[in-house]
Amino acid sequence: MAVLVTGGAGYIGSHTVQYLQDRDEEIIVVDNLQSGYHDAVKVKAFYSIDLRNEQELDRVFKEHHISGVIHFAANSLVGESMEKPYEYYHNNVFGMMTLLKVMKDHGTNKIVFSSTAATYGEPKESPITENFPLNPTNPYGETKLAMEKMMKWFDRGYGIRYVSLRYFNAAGAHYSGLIGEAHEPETHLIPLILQVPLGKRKKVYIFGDDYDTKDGTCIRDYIHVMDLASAHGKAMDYLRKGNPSEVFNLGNGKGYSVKEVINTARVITDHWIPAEVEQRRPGDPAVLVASSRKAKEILGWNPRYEELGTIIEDAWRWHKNNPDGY
Ligand SMILES: NC(=O)c1ccc[n+]([C@@H]2O[C@H](COP(=O)([O-])OP(=O)(O)OC[C@H]3O[C@@H](n4cnc5c(N)ncnc54)[C@H](O)[C@@H]3O)[C@@H](O)[C@H]2O)c1
Ligand SMILES: O=c1ccn([C@@H]2O[C@H](COP(=O)(O)OP(=O)(O)O[C@H]3O[C@H](CO)[C@H](O)[C@H](O)[C@H]3O)[C@@H](O)[C@H]2O)c(=O)[nH]1
Repeated sequence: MAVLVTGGAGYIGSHTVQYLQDRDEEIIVVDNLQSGYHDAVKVKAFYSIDLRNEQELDRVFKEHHISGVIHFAANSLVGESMEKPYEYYHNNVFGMMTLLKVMKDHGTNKIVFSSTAATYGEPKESPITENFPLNPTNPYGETKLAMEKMMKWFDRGYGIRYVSLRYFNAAGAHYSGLIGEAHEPETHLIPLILQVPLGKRKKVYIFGDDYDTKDGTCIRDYIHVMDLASAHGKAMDYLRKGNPSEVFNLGNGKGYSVKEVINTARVITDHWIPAEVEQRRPGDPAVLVASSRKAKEILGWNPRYEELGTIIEDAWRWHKNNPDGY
């Protein structure tokens, strides 16, 4: 009984594959390598196919007995989605539709899904709980919300149960320093900051310092990628026990401003990292901080790497060892 991981060669996917293999799960990876790396995973069953190709996906399900799916494959950049909404709808929404159709055809009835804080849009209060209004401010968040709704109706119609994990900002790397974040081009704050001490860029840009926050810069909730990985394991266990579909936030409940992240990175890398204020990035909400109480209570999730310093230290180990990525 195998678990299919779509997008398993990507950043969060590869860490989750490692985590699941460490607990002896049989893993199948489907990844079209548009932003992932074959070298990031060591699995026998690796299919470099596009999820939207129904015939090829169907073949994967014919060749393996797949009991559940963890679905990471998507386009996932807030800024890019503002410029390329078609690509986001096509990959994310049509990709999910194809996946659920093939799951239905093969009687696979469990899916753990990578949703996002971006489904909430610009919440009025903090921390965010799962019952907050869902009002995405960018196409990325809209497509993820559409995917959540699609799962709801496929559950109703075909009995495919789901756990939707709305994660906040994934960061950090596996403590081994052997796998980590490698996006090309990189747009995420922490790896961009670390490119300065690596000698790959001269400075970082702060996207707006006129937000209504303590120092004027955006506040985000950074969660260690290995804590995300363990949550996927817990979510799959939850579905295996026959529990009903659910939605959970995953964050560490602490918000850090862009300036605080830069300052922490300066300490960890022992490097002065020049920073320059630029204009706001379209689609960015001011503050996104999670309440993950529900995941802790219902899934029994127990995050272990909550300090921003630990998260940046682990990211730094990976980037220092692998300055050019995979
Ligand atoms: N990184 C974050 O902070 C964050 C936060 C919230 C949610 N998420 C979600 O988590 C998931 C993983 O994010 P990530 O940062 O690891 O991204 P990533 O780009 O590193 O990984 C996505 C993987 O999916 C693959 N992929 C994309 N489209 C595909 C398709 N049509 N067919 C097959 N493979 C395809 C890519 O090649 C890549 O390996 C995404 O769904 C993203 O929306 C990420
Ligand atoms: O060079 C940069 C890059 C980012 N930022 C700021 O740093 C914060 C974090 O930005 P990231 O691009 O690292 O991450 P996002 O918050 O835009 O989005 C990430 O987290 C979201 C959930 O909160 C999503 O799900 C999404 O997939 C994932 O990329 C934002 O306020 C952004 O404006 C800068 O100031 N300068």
